[in-house]
Amino acid sequence: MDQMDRPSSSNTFAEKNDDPEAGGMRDTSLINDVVQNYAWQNIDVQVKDRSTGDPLSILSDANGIVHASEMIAIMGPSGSGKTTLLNAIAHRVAAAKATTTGDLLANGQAANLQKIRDLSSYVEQDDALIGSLTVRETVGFAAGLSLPSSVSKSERQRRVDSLIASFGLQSQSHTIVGTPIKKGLSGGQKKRLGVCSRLVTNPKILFLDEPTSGLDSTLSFEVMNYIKKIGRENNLIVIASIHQPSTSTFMLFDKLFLLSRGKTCYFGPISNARDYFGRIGYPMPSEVNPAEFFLDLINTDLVKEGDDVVARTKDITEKWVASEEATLINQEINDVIANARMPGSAIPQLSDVHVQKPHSWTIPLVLLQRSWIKSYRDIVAYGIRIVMYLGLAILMGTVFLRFTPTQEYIQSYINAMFFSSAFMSFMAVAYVPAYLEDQATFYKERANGIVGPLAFMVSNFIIGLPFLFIIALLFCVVEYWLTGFRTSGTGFMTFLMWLFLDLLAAESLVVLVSSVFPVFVVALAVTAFANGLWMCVNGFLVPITILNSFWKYVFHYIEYQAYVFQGMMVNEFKHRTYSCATTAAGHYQCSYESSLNSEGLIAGTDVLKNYDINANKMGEWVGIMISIIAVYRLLGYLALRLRQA
Ligand SMILES: Nc1ncnc2c1ncn2[C@@H]1O[C@H](COP(=O)(O)OP(=O)(O)OP(=O)(O)O)[C@@H](O)[C@H]1O
Repeated sequence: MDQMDRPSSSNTFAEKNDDPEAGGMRDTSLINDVVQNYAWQNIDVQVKDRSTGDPLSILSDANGIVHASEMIAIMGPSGSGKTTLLNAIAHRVAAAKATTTGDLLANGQAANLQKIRDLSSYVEQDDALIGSLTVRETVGFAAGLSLPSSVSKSERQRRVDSLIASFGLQSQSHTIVGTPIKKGLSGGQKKRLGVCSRLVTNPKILFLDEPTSGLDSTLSFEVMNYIKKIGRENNLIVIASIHQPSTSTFMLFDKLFLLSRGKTCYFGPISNARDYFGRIGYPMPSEVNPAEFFLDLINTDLVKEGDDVVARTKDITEKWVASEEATLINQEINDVIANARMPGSAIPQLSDVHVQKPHSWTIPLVLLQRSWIKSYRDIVAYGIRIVMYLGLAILMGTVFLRFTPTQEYIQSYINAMFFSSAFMSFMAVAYVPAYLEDQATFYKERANGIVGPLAFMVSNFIIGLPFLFIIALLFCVVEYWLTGFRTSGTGFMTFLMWLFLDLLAAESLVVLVSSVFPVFVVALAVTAFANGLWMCVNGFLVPITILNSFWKYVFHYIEYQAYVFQGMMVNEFKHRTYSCATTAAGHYQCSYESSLNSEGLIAGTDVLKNYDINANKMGEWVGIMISIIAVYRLLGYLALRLRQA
C-alpha cells in the first residue's frame, strides 16, 4: 500500500507564519509542492439510456489541464454534465452505472484511484456534516480520521484552529453545526466548514461540487473568495462545478470549462473567453454578466422564438473541436506527459509521494468518540428512544399490573413476555433515521478514502451497546417488578439479558436493512414488515406444535424473537408453580395438566411443555442469538462494502 505523506511530501510540519487575515498564523503544512498540474484527456462517459436502454453518451472527449494555484469553474446549464465531469476527473463513479474511459494525469503521470484519493479531497454538494458537533469538533474529527499518528495532538489542534481561522469561523468555533431542534451555523458558514474539514487532510487538489448551491450571491462570493484565497496561498488546484455565478464570483476563477449536453464549448482562461467567443461569432456585450451570457448561449432548455439555440450550441461545440485553443490544450497535456517521462526530470514522481495514514485501529476509535458525542448530544439518536421505551415500560407495567402466581394469570404472563420482546424489537424502527444519517456521512468519508466499512460497522455496533443496555435496564426495572414476574435477582437479570439481546438483534436488523435499502421509507417498511413476520412465527400467536411447516422451517428457526420469547418463558416458568382455582366444594380446578394438580398447583414446566418449549436450552439459544446478531452485522457490512464507492 502506498505510504504517502500528504502534508508536503516530507514530514516537516508546523511552521508558523504571521498572517493577519488568518488569525495571526498560517499553516504551511497545507502547501502543495507535489502536484504541479492535473490533466484529464479524452474523457468519455456512457450510460444506458433510462428509457430506451441504448448506450447514451453523457460526456464526450473532455480534455483539460489545470496548474497549481489555479481555480477552475465547470459551468453549463442544468443537466449539461457538470457533476458527471467533476466525478469523472475525481476518479469517482461519474453517474449511476456509467462506463468512464480516458486518462487522469497528475504531473503528466497516470493517477489511479488510490493516488487521486491520496492527493485530493472532494466536497459534495450536500456534505454530510454532523449537526450536533461544534465547528472545532467537526474539523478535529476530520483531522483525527486522516492525519497520521506521527502528527502530535497539539500540532493537530494547531492545524485545526489555523484552518478554522482561515475560513473566518473562529468566533463560531464552539457553535454546533445545527440540528432540527437546535439552530447552529448559517448556510454560508456550513459550506465553509464543509470545505474546511476536507482541507484538514492537506489535499493538493480540491474538487467541489456546486459549493455555492443554496446560497445567495453575496454568500456565494464570500465562500468562493475564502476558497480562492486559501488555494492561492497554498498553491492548491481547485476544481469546482458551479451554477450561474454572479459576475464577481465568476471573476474569482482563473479558468472556465463550459459544457453543453456533455460536450465542451470552451476551456481556458476566463480572461480569454470573451475574445474567443467574439472570434467564433458570438461577441459578448460589455454590460452583461459573462456567466449568464455563456449559459444563455448554450442553454438548450430555454428555446426562444427565432433563436435556434440547438443549432447554435452545435456550432459552438464543433467550433471548439476545430479551434486552436483545443489543439493547444491537447498539445500541453502531451508535453507534460513527455516531460514527466524525460530521464532526470525534476518533476515530482507520483511513485515517490507517500501519504502517511492513521493506524487502521485508530479509525474506529475516532468514529466511536465522534458517535459518542453525537449520541448524547443529539436526542434524535438515542434520547427520544430512551424516553419512548420508558413510556412503553410504564404502559406495559401498568396494563400488565401486579400479576400473582395463580392460574388465571398464566396467559397474561405469557402475553406480557410476548409483548415485551415484540414491542421492544418493533420500536427499533425508530433507529432508521439516525442510522441513515450516519451512513450518509460514512459514504462521503469512504469516497474520500477516509473510513472503511469495517471501521464504520464496528464503531456503530460498539456505540450502540451502552445505550441499548440502558434502554433494556430502564425497561426491565419498570416493567419486571410492576408486572410481578418471578421475584428473584437471577430472574430479573435473565429477563434483562434477553431484552438486551433482543434490542441488539433488532438494531442489527435495522442496520442490515438500511444498508441494503438506504432509503428512509423503504428501510422503515422492510424493517416493520420483518418484525411483523417475526411476531407471527415466534411461537406465541401459533404454538410451534401447530405452526404450518412453511413458516416453521423457513422462518421460525432463523428469527430472533422466537429465542427471546422462549428464553423469557423458561425464565418465568421453569422455577415457579401456579395455584389452581378451588371450587366451593373444596376441589381443585386446574386449567393446565400438571403432575402437581393433586396439590392444587400447576408446575411452570408443564406450561412450557404446552408450548413445546424445552426448559434446558437457554445456553444454546443465547449462542444462536449472538450468531444471528453477528450474521446481521456481517451482512450489513457486506452490503456497505459491495455498494459502489
Ligand atoms: N441513465 C441515464 N439515462 C439518461 N440520461 C442520463 C442517465 N444518467 C445521467 N443522465 C443525464 O446526464 C446528464 C448529466 O447529468 P449531471 O448531473 O452531470 O448534470 P449537471 O450539469 O451536473 O446538472 P445539474 O446542474 O442539474 O446538477 C443529465 O442530463 C442526466 O439527465
